[in-house]
Amino acid sequence: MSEPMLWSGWGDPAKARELPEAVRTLLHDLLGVRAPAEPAATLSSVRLAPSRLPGSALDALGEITGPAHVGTGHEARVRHARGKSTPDLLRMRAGDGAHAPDAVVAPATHDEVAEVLRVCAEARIAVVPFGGGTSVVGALTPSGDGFTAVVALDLGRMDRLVAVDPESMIATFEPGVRAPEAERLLAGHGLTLGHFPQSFEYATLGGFAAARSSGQASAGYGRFDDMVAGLTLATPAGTLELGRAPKSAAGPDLRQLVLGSEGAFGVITSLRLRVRKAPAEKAYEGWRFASFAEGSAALRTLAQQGPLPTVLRLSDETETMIGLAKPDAIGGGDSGCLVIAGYEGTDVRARAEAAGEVLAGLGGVPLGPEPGRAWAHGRFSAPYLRDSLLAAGATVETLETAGFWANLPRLYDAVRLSLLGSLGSPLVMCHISHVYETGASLYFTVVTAQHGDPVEQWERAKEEVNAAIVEAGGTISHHHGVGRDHRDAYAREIGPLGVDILRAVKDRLDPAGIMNPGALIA
Ligand SMILES: Cc1cc2nc3c(=O)[nH]c(=O)nc-3n(C[C@H](O)[C@H](O)[C@H](O)COP(=O)(O)OP(=O)(O)OC[C@H]3O[C@@H](n4cnc5c(N)ncnc54)[C@H](O)[C@@H]3O)c2cc1C
Repeated sequence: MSEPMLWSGWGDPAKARELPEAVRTLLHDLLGVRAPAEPAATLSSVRLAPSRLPGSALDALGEITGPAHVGTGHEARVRHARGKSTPDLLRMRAGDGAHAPDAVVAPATHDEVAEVLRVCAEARIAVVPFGGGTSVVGALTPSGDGFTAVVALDLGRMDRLVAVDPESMIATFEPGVRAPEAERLLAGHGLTLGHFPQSFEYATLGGFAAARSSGQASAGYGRFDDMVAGLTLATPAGTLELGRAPKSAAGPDLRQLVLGSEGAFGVITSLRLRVRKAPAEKAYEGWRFASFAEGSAALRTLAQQGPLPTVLRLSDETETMIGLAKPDAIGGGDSGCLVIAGYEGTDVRARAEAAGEVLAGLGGVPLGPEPGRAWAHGRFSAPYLRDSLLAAGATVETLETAGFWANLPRLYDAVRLSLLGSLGSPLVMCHISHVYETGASLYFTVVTAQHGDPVEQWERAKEEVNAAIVEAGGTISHHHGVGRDHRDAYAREIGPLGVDILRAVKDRLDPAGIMNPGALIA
C-alpha cells in the first residue's frame, strides 16, 4: 500500500523533488516566472469552516459504518476537500479549505453505502463519492448550498478483489481498489487490466469507471469503459445491477449511463471487469517524424490498417523539444516529433517489426529502444514535476480533447491559439496518446508565468479554451470527465435536450438531489 497522497500536491510525498536551479533560471528567462511571494500553507494552517454535520446524523452514520469510520477532524476534511487539478492545488497551497466536506464517511459494503445514502437523503446531506481523489475537473467540490451538510463518501475500505472467472476472463472488484493494488492482485492469477493512466499510483477502479478514464496503453487494452462488463450502482432510489452478457440487444445499454456519471446518479459498489493475460514481454521504442502532421498521419495509418502497438503516442514539436515525453531529460530533447510505440504480450518482436515497416514507410526514423525505455521509466513522473513548477512560481496545467482525424488539425490549432491568446506567451505542448480508427485525443500541457491571482488567470484561460474546443467541433473531454469545470461546455456539446435527459435520470435515481450536486449537470 502506497503512502497517503501529498495533501496539497501530487503523489507520494517521498518522491517530491525540487526544480534544479538551471531550470528555474530558464523559466525566468523564457517565461518571466518568479518565485511566489508567500510560502505554501501547512496542513494545519488550512482554513476550514466548522463542520455543519448535525449530531443526529453523526450518530446515525456512525451506527451504519462504525463510529471510527465517520470523521469530522481537520486532516480528514482537508484531505477530501478537492481533487488534483492545478486550481485545486493552488487553492490548497494558499490554505483555502472552502470546499472541504463537513465529514468523511467510509462504508465497507454495498449495504452500508445504501444505508448511508438513505440517511443522507432523509437529512438532506449532500454525498460526494470519493475514490482516489485524483479528479482534475472539479468533480469533488460540490456546491453545499441548500444542504444541511456535505459528506465525502470515501470508498477506500471497499478494496477487495471479490472473484476471478478465468473462463470468461472477468474479475469482480470493489470500487475502492487502487490501480497498483488491482494489478498486484490480478498478477497472482497471471492477469492484468492493462489500465495505466498517469494517475495510476492513486486512482481507483470506481473512479476510472465513474469518469470514463483512459490509460496510456489504451491502443492495446482499450479505455476503462471498454473493460466494464457489469457493475452495481447504489442509488438513493435503490440498486441497479447491470451487465449480464458480453453484448446485448436488450434495449439501450444502461451501463453507459453509469459510466461517466461521476457520482451524480449513485455509487458504483461493484465492477465486473474484462481482464487479459499478463504480458509475457514488453518492449517500447522511439521513432522520429519531421512534423506533427507527418507523425499524425503515421498514427492514423496504424490505427486504421494495423498493426496497432499497445502504446502509441506522438509528441508535437514543442513537447519533443522540451523533452516532456522523457521527464527525466527535461530540456534535452530532439528536434522533430517523437513517437513512442510499445508492444506488450506475445510476438513482441514480430509485431514491432511489422509496425516499424509501416512507420518507416511513412517517413519515420527509428531511434531504437532508448527513448522507449526513458518513457517507460518516467511515465508516472510528470505530475511530480508539476508540483516543483508550482513551487517555483509557474502555473502548469493540462487539458485534453478528442476529434475525428479529418478535424484534428483544426482542433489542434484552435486550442493552441486560444491558449497563446489568453495567457500571453505560455509554453504550449501537445501529444496524441489515444488513437482510434476514426480519430484521436489531443492532450495539451501549458506552462505560464503567474500574473495576479493564478487561479483566476487560469480559469479565464480555461473558459476561453473550452469555448474554442466546442467551437472547433471537439469533445470537451476525452478522459478527464466533466465535473464542474466542464459542465457548461458539456451542456453546449449535448444540447438542452441532452441535459434534460440527464436531469430526468437524476431526478428518478436521486429525487432529493444529494448525489454530488453540481457535477455533470447544474
Ligand atoms: C496527475 C494526474 C494524471 C492523470 N492522468 C490521467 C490519465 O492518464 N487518464 C485518465 O483517464 N485520467 C487521468 N487523470 C484523471 C483522474 O485520475 C481520473 O479521472 C480517474 O478516473 C479518477 O479516479 P479516482 O479514483 O481518483 O476518482 P475521484 O477523483 O475520487 O473521483 C472522480 C469522480 O468519480 C466519482 N466517483 C469516484 N468513485 C466513485 C464510485 N465508486 N461510484 C460513483 N462515483 C465515483 C467522484 O464523485 C468524482 O465525481 C489524471 C489525474 C491526475 C491528477
